[in-house]
Amino acid sequence: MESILKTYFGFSAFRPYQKEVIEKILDKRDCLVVMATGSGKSLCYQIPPLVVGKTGIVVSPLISLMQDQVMSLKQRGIKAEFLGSTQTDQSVHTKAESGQFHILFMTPEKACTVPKSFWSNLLKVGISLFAVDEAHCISEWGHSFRVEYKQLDKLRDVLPDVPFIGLTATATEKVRIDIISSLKIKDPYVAIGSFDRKNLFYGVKPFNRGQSSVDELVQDISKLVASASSTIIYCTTIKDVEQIYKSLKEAGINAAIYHGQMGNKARAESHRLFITDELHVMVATIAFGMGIDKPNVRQVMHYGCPKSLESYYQESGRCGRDGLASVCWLYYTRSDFTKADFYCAESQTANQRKAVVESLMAAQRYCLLTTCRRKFLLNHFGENLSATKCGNCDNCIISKRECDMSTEAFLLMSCIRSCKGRWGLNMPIDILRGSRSKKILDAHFDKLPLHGLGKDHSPNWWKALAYLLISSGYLMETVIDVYKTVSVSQKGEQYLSSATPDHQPPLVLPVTSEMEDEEENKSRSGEIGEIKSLSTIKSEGFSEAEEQLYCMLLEERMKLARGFGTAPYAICGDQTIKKIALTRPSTKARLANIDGVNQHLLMTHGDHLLQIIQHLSRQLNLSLDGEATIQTATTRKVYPLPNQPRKLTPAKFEAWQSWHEEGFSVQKIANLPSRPAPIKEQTVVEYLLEAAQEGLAMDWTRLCDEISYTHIKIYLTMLNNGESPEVIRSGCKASESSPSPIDACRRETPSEVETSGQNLFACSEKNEATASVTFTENQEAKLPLVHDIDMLQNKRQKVSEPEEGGSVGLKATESSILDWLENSGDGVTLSDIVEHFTGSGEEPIVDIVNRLEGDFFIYKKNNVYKLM
Ligand SMILES: Nc1ncnc2c1ncn2[C@@H]1O[C@H](COP(=O)(O)OP(=O)(O)OP(=O)(O)O)[C@@H](O)[C@H]1O
Repeated sequence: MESILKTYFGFSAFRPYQKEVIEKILDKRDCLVVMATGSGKSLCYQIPPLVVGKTGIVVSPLISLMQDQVMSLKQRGIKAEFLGSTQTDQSVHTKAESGQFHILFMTPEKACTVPKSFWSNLLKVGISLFAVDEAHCISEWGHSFRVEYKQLDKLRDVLPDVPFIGLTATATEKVRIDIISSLKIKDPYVAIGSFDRKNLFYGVKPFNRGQSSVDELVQDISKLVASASSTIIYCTTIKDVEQIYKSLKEAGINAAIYHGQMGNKARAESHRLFITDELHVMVATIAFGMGIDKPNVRQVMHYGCPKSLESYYQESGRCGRDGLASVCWLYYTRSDFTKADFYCAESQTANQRKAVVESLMAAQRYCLLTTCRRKFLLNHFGENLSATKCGNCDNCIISKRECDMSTEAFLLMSCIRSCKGRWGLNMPIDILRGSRSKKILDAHFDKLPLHGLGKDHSPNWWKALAYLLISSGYLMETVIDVYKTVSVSQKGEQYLSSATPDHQPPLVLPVTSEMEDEEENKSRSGEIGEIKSLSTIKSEGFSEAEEQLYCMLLEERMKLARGFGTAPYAICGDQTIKKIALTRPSTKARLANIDGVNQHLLMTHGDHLLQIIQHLSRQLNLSLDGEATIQTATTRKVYPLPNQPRKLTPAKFEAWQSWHEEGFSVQKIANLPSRPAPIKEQTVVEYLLEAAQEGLAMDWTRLCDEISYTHIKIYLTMLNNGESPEVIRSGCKASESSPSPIDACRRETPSEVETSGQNLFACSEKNEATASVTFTENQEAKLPLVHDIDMLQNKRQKVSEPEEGGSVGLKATESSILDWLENSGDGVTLSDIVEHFTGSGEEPIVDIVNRLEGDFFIYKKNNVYKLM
C-alpha cells in the first residue's frame, strides 16, 4: 500500500484513517468514511483498485467533479474514466465493462440505469469496491439531498460481495445513520475523522448590500489577485453574482463567473479557466464546485450567509485543501436570516422544513457569534475543541470590548416575556422602538409600559443584543414549522426576578461589530485588513531568491500544464513546488524523495524539471541540493500562539510547537536540520510531556500512536498479570551471565535497534560484549516494542545463518539490495546497507540506492529505505 501511495501519488505517509479504511476495503468490509473536506478521503477508494488490480466504481454527483478527478488520476498514470450523459467516447462503456479501468466514475443516474449485463460482465473480471462519494446527498437530512441517490440501494443486491463505501465530509449523526440504511451498508467500519481544518482562518463581517460594501470587497479581492492566489466568492443569488462580477470587471479584475442559468458550455469554460489558473477569481453561486478538487484555493468568501453550517463548512472547506494557510470570510446582512421560506421552497414534508429552518438558524448563530468560531463549528459537528480559543479566527484575534448591557437586556427580556413566547424577535423590538403598526395596535402592545422605551437603538442593534442573550442562555428560540419564536429561558427568568425597572444586576456582554458600528461609527475593517494580509502569507521562510525561484517554477508548471491540456495542480501541488524551490534537487533520486513527486511525474517531466531547476538556480545564484530548513508544514498558523508558559524553556516550548502546531513527528523534531546535533527522541517526548504538564494542549492519541501503542500495551499487560515492569531491568542484569533473547539480539545487532526509530533500549557501542539497558535520568527501565522484539529475533536468526561469500563480504548490486530489502519488512537505513554489504564501499552503495530510488524501485521514508 505504501509503495502504491508513493508510486502513484508521490506521498510517503498515509494521513489519519486512510490506511485503516483501505485495509478494511481490501478485507471486503463495507465502510462509512466521514472526514473533513480535503482530508484525503478520495485516496481511500483510489488505492484498493490499484492494489488488487480490479476496477473500483465511484458514484459522484457532478460531471465536472468526475472530469477533474479523471484528469488528475490520468496525470498520475492511473487508468480512470467516467460514464455519464456527457461522455462522448462510445468505447468507454465497453472498456469499462471488461475491467480496463482502475477507477470508473459514474453519475448516480448512470449507475442505476446501465443494463444488468454491464454489472455481470464487470463482476466476471472483478470489482474491488463500490464507493458513493458525497454520500450525504442520499439523506433528506443532508444539505444537498439528491433524489437519484436514493435509487442506489438497488445495486446492493446486484453487487452482493462488493464492499460498499459511503464517503462524506459533512454528516451529523442523523445523516450518518441515514446513509448506512439508505445504501444498505452492512456492519460498516466507520471512520470519523476530525473536522478541524487547522490551516483555515475563519472570519465574519457584517455588511450592507450598498455600493460602498461592494467597493470594499473589490478592494480586498484586488489585493489577493495581486498575489496570484485563487479565490472563490460565493453569492447566494445570481443577481449578486452578476453585481460582484461587474464591479470586479470595472476595477480591472478578470474573474470567472458561474451560476445555474448559464449554459453548460459557458459553465464548463468558466470552470476550466479557474482550475487551470488562467483566472484567479471565481464569482459563483453554490452551483459551482461541489467537491471541487483544486487544492490551491487560498480564499473562499461568502457574500451572504449560507443556508446551513453544513454547506458553509463544505463550501469554505474548498480552500486550503493542500494544507497551506488559507482564509474563509463570510459577509452577512441581517436580511439573509429571513430566507427560510425561500430555502423551504423545495421541502415537501414538515420534517424537511424544520430541518431547513434549524439549519439556517445555526448559520445565523455562527455569524453573530462573539466567541471562537472554530470551536462553534466543530461543536456543531459533535467535536469538542478543548481550548477556548483556537487563535485562528477573527473572534480569537480581535479582542472584544465588553460592556454592561443590563438595562437594555432587562427591557428586551421583559418585553419578550410580555409577548408570551408567541412571536419572533421583530415584534418585541418593534414594541420597544414604539411602533404603532396594525399588528401592535391589534394586540394592544402599544399599552405596554415598555412601548417606546428602546428608541435609542436601531432594530439591528436590538437583534444583536437578542442573539447575545440567546447564545448566553437568557433567551431561547424555538422553531414551529418555518416560524421562529423567542421566549425567556429559565436563566433569563432568574435574572428578571432579581431585577427591577430601577435596578438590574450587572450583565456584561461583548460589544458586537454591529453594535460598535452603530455606537461609535467605528469600523473594524482596518484590523480585519491586517488579519487578512497576515493570513495570506504565501511563502513564509523563503529567501528573496527562493521566492523568485518558486514563482518561476509555478510559471514553468503552468507552461507544462498548458502543453498537456491539464491543470497545473494535476502536474503537482503548490506544496511540492515549494519543497522543490527550497531543496533544488539535482538528481532524479532527490527529486523522487520530495513529497508529492510520483512516478508518472518523474518519468514524464523529471528530466525537464531537473534541467529547469538547475538553470533557474544558476540564474538566481542558488546552490543545488539544499536542505528544507523552513517549515512548509501543513498546519502552520499565521497567528501568534498563546504565550509560552513560564516554566518551559524555549527549547521545550519550541518542541511542543513543532509537534502540536506544525504536526512534525518526534523523530523529525529530534533531527531538525537547524539543530547543531540531533537530540534523542526520548528527550523530545519528555519535552512534550512537560509541556502537557504545563497545561499546553496535547493530542494524546497521536502521541501514543507515535511513541507506540504497543509499548503502552505491554506495560499495561504486565501490570495486569501482576508482573512488575522492573523484571525487564532485572532480566537485563541477569543477561550478563545468561543473555535473554532480547539482550542477545541487542548484542548481536546493535545498530538495528536504532532503526526502529524508538530508541527504546539504546545500545551500547557496536561489538561491546555486555549490552546494558539505557535508563532515563531517573533510572526507569524502558520497555521494548512487540514488533521490535519480533524484528530483532528474526534478524538474529538471519545473523546466525552463514552469509554468502563468507569473509569476503557481500557485494552490493541492484538486485542484491532489492532481494535483501524484500526480507526486511520495516526497511533499512543507509548505514544498515553499508554494514550489510561489506564487500562494497559506501560510495557505490549510495550510487545504487540513488538509482533505485530514482527509478521508483525503492522509496525513502524517515531515512529508512523500503521496497516499492
Ligand atoms: N497521504 C497523503 N499525503 C499527502 N497529501 C495527501 C494525502 N492524501 C491526500 N492528500 C492530498 O490532500 C488533498 C485532498 O485530498 P482529497 O481530494 O482526497 O480530499 P477529500 O477528503 O476527498 O475532500 P472532499 O471532501 O473535498 O472531496 C489532495 O490534494 C490530495 O492529493
